[in-house]
Amino acid sequence: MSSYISRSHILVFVFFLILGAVYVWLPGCETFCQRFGKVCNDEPKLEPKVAGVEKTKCTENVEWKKWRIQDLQHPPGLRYDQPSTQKGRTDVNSVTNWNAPLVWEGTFDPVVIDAIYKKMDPRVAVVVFAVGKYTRFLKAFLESGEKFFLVDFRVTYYIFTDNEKDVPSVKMGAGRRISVVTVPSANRWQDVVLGRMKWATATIDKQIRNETDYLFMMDIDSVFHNRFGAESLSQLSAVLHRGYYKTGRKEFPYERRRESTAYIPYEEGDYYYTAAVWGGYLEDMYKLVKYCYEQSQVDAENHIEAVWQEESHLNKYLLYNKPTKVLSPEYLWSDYDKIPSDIKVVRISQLVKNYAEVRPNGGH
Ligand SMILES: CC(=O)N[C@H]1[C@@H](OP(=O)(O)OP(=O)(O)OC[C@H]2O[C@@H](n3ccc(=O)[nH]c3=O)[C@H](O)[C@@H]2O)O[C@H](CO)[C@H](O)[C@@H]1O
Ligand SMILES: [Mn+2]
Repeated sequence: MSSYISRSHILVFVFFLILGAVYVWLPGCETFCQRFGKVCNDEPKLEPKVAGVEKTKCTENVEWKKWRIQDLQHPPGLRYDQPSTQKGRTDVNSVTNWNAPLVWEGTFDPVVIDAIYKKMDPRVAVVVFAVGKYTRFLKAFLESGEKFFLVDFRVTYYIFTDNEKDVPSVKMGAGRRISVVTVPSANRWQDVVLGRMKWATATIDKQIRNETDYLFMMDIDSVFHNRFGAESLSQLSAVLHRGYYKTGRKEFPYERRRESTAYIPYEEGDYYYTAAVWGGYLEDMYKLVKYCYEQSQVDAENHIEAVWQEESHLNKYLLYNKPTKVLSPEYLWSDYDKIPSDIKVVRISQLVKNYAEVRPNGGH
């Protein structure tokens, strides 16, 4: 009798043990940790040197408990103009054909949108690279960012550089900081722009995942001139390239060689997006950044480089995985170009630069 009871006890115990193990481990480390209010750091395959940061395995992340990323709430008593069903921008289209907002000045109320997103109080990461001579662009980018980029939000600028000592000290607003990540120098500018995908993937795995809710990838050779606010936030937000927002799809500078994984046929295409500003939820951005890295690796094995490097892979992804917000070229204009009447506000603009002088291997 006693041996019968103990055997069945053992069997029941083993059964629950296996059930428990399957429940915990099958959905993967991330699901497990999130279920218990933690986030996890998978072992990164690539190892950038992260300045002054200790490697953490599994850390408490109370932020996930505090707010839900998709909430659209604002506090009662907020005063703002009544939204109209009749009036709005008529000179431009402000919705895509998959019903996502196309954001222009005049299509949102900053008071309302700030109140909604402030309630969530998200952490925002900005990943920028300043390799070689590009460190010269850091000061103006950071100083103008402090005036115009998601003011009053929690922002960390992750500066990837091969030259830490040229990172300027810029006064940061409350809740805002700089984190420097050391990456190797490169001999070709193409390797820097594509390398961004590799080092960003590794550093999200190693560090950034624990520290942010939204992530933006940006070029450093730019200056903010006006509000770039919470209206830019969504699951995946992409910016229309200023050079192609009025052209036919056949003119988009997509990759047209079938041998590249970024190939898009002439009959397909929605918009041409810039790779100089893109953002979204951390995990959605991680997926996309990693996709660009992996696709460029496949291309490299086949001895081909996409015509506009990661921008070509980004455009391929966004054609078949639609962004949840499309931002007008207000969100990246260029000092090279005149400002047309439909661009009411230039929020950030690329600087005129001497390509031959600033790039390690010169020219375009
Ligand atoms: C407006 C626009 O569409 N920009 C894209 C265009 O940029 P650009 O022609 O503006 O390229 P770029 O010279 O600004 O390079 C892109 C970025 O890479 C970094 N960098 C580059 C070279 C270097 O030696 N050191 C360094 O740090 C830096 O952050 C720079 O802003 O084409 C590139 C690929 O060809 C990228 O797709 C850019 O996003
Ligand atoms: Mn640039």
